[in-house]
Amino acid sequence: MSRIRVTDTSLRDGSHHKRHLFTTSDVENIVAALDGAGVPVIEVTHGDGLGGSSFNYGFSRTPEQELISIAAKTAKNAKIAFLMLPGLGVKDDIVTAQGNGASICRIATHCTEADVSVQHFGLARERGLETVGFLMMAHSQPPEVLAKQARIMADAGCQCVYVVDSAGALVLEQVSDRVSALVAELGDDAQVGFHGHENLDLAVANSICAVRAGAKQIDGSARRFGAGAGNTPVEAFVGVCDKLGIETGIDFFKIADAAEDVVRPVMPAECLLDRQALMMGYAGVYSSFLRHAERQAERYGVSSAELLVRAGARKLVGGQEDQLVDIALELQKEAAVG
Ligand SMILES: CC[C@H](O)CC(=O)C(=O)O
Ligand SMILES: [Mn+2]
Repeated sequence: MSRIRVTDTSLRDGSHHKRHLFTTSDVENIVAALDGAGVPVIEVTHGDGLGGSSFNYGFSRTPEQELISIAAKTAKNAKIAFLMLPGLGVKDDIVTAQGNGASICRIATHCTEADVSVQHFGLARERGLETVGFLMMAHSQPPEVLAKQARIMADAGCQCVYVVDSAGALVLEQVSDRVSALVAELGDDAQVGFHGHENLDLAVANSICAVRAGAKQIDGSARRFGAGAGNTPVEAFVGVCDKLGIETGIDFFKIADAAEDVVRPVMPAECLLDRQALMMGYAGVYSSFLRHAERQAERYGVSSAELLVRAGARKLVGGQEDQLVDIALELQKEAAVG
């Protein structure tokens, strides 16, 4: 089996858990440690991607372009990636991120909306950036639908399309089936990747299923530092890959030290598989809704677990965080009626 490439997303997906409060020294320390362990790609952006810093999603403590610039200056070998959701960020943001030293452009769309990424992939390739596409909330669509959406991204210039388990809702074969469908559709036109969340405690196992189904790129976060119950823990994933003879190029002992000694102190708390996170995996809710749901539950005096289950029933997609207020009001009204 050829080497797979791991992208660490602590400094992007972890931004949700940290409520977008990264400082320049957090980024400097984490990038140096991950780079030293041999992590080949490090993603740095506001949790919701370029342009995400806002009233709706939460303001960044430090402008993300400044964080990208620090990351690029710190990394000796790792490439720096950024994420963008079309509509939140705009094409100029891509150009600025490249100017600040990022070399991989990752464009994320809901998994039925790949067509909104076409112009961004075009621009990124024109400018010599490497490209990655994110089909988010991939549990919500069957393999054949995802494969067609992946084709749209690949035709637009995307070099690796990810099955993104935003809700941590996919279970083993459901990952293999989706990855296999994309591999069959894309052939040599583009690679396939997998981005997991821990909400059903399956992110490492799911990532191995993805590799066995032909995925060449895998996302994770040291110490699970990500939204919901967190992402695939890179250190555990690397250890499992070592045991299975899957080459990652990452030093297991160095990444274990980086996760414990450098990443953990930056985290506000461990990413927990508590009742709320579990509800997200079970009900299929976007992991980054967790902190928003907690805030609205507290504000309106309702149960955040119940709020999340209803968000799943409504099939909310990324960007619809404001509907959590609507659901909280609905729960409050029901409680008042008795
Ligand atoms: C808001 C973007 C989102 O956090 C991307 C991602 O990591 C996912 O969908 O899991
Ligand atoms: Mn994620």
